[in-house]
Amino acid sequence: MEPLPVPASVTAVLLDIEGTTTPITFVKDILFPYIQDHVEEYLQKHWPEEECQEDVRQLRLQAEKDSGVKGFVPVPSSAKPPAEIIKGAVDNVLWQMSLDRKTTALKQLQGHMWRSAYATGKVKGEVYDDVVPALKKWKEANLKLYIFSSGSVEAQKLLFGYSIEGDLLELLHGHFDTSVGSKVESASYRRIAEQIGCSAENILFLTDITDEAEAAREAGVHVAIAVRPGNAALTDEEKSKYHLISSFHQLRLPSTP
Ligand SMILES: CSCCC(=O)C(=O)COP(=O)(O)O
Ligand SMILES: [Mg+2]
Repeated sequence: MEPLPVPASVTAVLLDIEGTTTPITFVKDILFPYIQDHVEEYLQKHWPEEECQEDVRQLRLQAEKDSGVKGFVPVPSSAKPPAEIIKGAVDNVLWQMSLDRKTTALKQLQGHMWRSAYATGKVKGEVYDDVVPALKKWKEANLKLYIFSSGSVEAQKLLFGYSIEGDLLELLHGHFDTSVGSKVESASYRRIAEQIGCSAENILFLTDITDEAEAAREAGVHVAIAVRPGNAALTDEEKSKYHLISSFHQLRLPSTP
């Protein structure tokens, strides 16, 4: 693929994770099965803790909003015995994950669960080979680097803090998750620009998902689509509509020869 000039107005790069910095297989084959295999044990072990209670409260609130969704699984009321609530919460998590839902409630719980997987070295965050050299180069060129993922901010920090390339958090200026809004709504990108303290046109967003790119573009953000092995195929129309990159090395900073 061709080199892609970064517009001179860009001062911040906003990065998606799954399919952009990180193989989809890492999320689907390592992170998600960890949740499916451990969620029941986790809820039983952490049940008395306030954080766990809050996670279950949020799952229950989300389940109430989902009551019209086909196949939805309720989370029993807090008046029910813990074993019954835990069973409902586990079933709800597995149901949401079967649909790859990106609800804040699910993502918060997942982030809390991955803590021990990363801290004990069972899991290390994967990043593509080109990611770290490119982030270092962009940072040296005074670009500010941010993450915007459906994964919770805590999950993002774990992935980059315990990565196969070591602790990468120093390269990043900040993190955004769905508490700023959905990745497919343009208002989220306007809020991000506001929180960074810049205009939308100062941001370049890299993602593998065209609906996310479209939302960002509508907000006035520059976008490019990451084409990585295993990502969903793009239609011919999408290929012609967006800038495509298969490696971060293709991005050319204004002063780079
Ligand atoms: C950041 S941790 C795991 C990723 C995750 O849970 C997820 O849903 C990925 O979403 P993304 O928005 O980064 O594609
Ligand atoms: Mg993605």
